[in-house]
Amino acid sequence: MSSSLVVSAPGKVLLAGGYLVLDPAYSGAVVSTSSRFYTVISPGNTGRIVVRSPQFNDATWSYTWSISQTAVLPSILVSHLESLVASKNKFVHLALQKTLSLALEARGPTELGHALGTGLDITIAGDNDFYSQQDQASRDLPTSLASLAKIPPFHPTGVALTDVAKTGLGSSAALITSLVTALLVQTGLIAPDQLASASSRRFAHNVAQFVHCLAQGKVGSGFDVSAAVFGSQLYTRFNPAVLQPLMDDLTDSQSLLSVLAPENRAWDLTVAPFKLPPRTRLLLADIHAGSNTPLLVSKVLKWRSENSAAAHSLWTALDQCNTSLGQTLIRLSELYEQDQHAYIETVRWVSGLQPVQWLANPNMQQAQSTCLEAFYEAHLLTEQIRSKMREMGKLSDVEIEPDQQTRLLDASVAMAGVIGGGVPGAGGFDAVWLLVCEPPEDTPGIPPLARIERLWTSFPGIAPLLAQESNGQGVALEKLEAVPGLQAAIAAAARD
Ligand SMILES: Nc1ncnc2c1ncn2[C@@H]1O[C@H](COP(=O)(O)OP(=O)(O)OP(=O)(O)O)[C@@H](O)[C@H]1O
Ligand SMILES: C[C@@](O)(CCOP(=O)(O)O)CC(=O)O
Repeated sequence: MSSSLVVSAPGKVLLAGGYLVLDPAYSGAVVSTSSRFYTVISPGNTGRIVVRSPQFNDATWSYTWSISQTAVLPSILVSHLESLVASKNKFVHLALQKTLSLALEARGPTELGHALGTGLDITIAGDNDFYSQQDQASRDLPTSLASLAKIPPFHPTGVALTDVAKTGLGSSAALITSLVTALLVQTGLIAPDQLASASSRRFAHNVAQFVHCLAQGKVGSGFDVSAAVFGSQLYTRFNPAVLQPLMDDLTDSQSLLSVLAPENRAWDLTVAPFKLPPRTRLLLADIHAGSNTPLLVSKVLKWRSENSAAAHSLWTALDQCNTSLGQTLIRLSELYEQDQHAYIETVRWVSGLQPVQWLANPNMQQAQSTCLEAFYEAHLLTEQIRSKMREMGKLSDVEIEPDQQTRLLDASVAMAGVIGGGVPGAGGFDAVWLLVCEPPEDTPGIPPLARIERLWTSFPGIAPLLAQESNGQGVALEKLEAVPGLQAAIAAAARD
């Protein structure tokens, strides 16, 4: 058994609700992914906090800390030790500074001193899917799910963090959530066996959300941190006023605990249950590019403020489709619970036909046709959402669904067994999503997943990602030995 503490947090795909989720009047349907970020904390002996990110070149950051007791309240200063190679990492530095300040406030200098001991060695590792693997995969393997699975876990990208091609799964939110939560456990603010409790999760959420907003320099919608903490959900944002005093506090004079404590009801986000229906699979297509989300958001919001009437009616219509899609997907899970046989037979039927043919079976029994209608409804809604997102892109002069993605999605959603798809979140050049039926193995014909993989080989620069919906419920404590490749990644980091 190792003495390392390991905390993981998932990435996200915002299926519906991009842009609208910035406004608390609307909500978004977000799926958390099986691709996760892992933070591993081990005791160190250098008197420093050393953070390593072994997938990147020159990615070791060293910090010292000093606790001052001269002021009315004790304070801690975490300082980055300049190095010739590594640039600063604002996200990591703020996670350390703010979480340790909170621990000092809540537990006092003696307890914090024990938790930091003679230093900490921290390793950060993200699943390969957070970064485009096309350069790796194309070396000697075709870009297929099987070839991706052969790339070792936490594979070095061969580049610096600033130069990597991201896929849009929310690396910074997953990283901050796993790092902040690991530090909360290390400092005794969350008991390891309590991490699954509602109160601990709210605490982890509030701290991670604060650090992420501070690192980004603004209070965003926060759906990505919420998904990293709570898992798949229907998300309605919190009022940014809760964080404003801390965001504006340049002298660190505010109490962190009073704002970030789980009891603070000013955190008014809504996290409603949501998951993908049984026997369906989320499939992502890496475009090998990545979006500049802040630029897309600023242009869309400018259009919204200058065209408020048109924007209001488009957003109202989009919201109706987004909400209905969330409800229809939830209803499919309910239909499965009510009659598994009818549901699975419907999945078999749908898997062999293009969506336009799904309803063409007059002899279907009632339970099956109810399932079928729900699948078809989900298909129509995803297409309506795409069309409205394209319209918003045209009106605001933003490439929300660029032509290249339109061609890929049109071809993909016309295939047998594909329920629907779209550009996630802000759209642009992040990995696009599809929802594909997974019939039982004895179903005749080519499974929808294999069909899509074959289709995508005719689209240059497009490759699948391994990510599926996460089985776990958001942020989680892990056993080092149980995460394939993680021990090797730490050993590699220590050798550098
Ligand atoms: N593996 C990592 N190790 C250390 N720091 C990381 C790592 N991944 C991300 N970061 C931090 O997060 C910052 C990237 O944040 P940014 O907001 O650009 O990503 P993002 O928008 O969440 O990415 P994505 O495209 O995955 O959604 C980096 O500058 C770095 O500070
Ligand atoms: C456009 C926006 O609503 C979604 C951005 O989502 P993504 O990071 O592109 O998945 C912005 C936000 O919610 O922070």
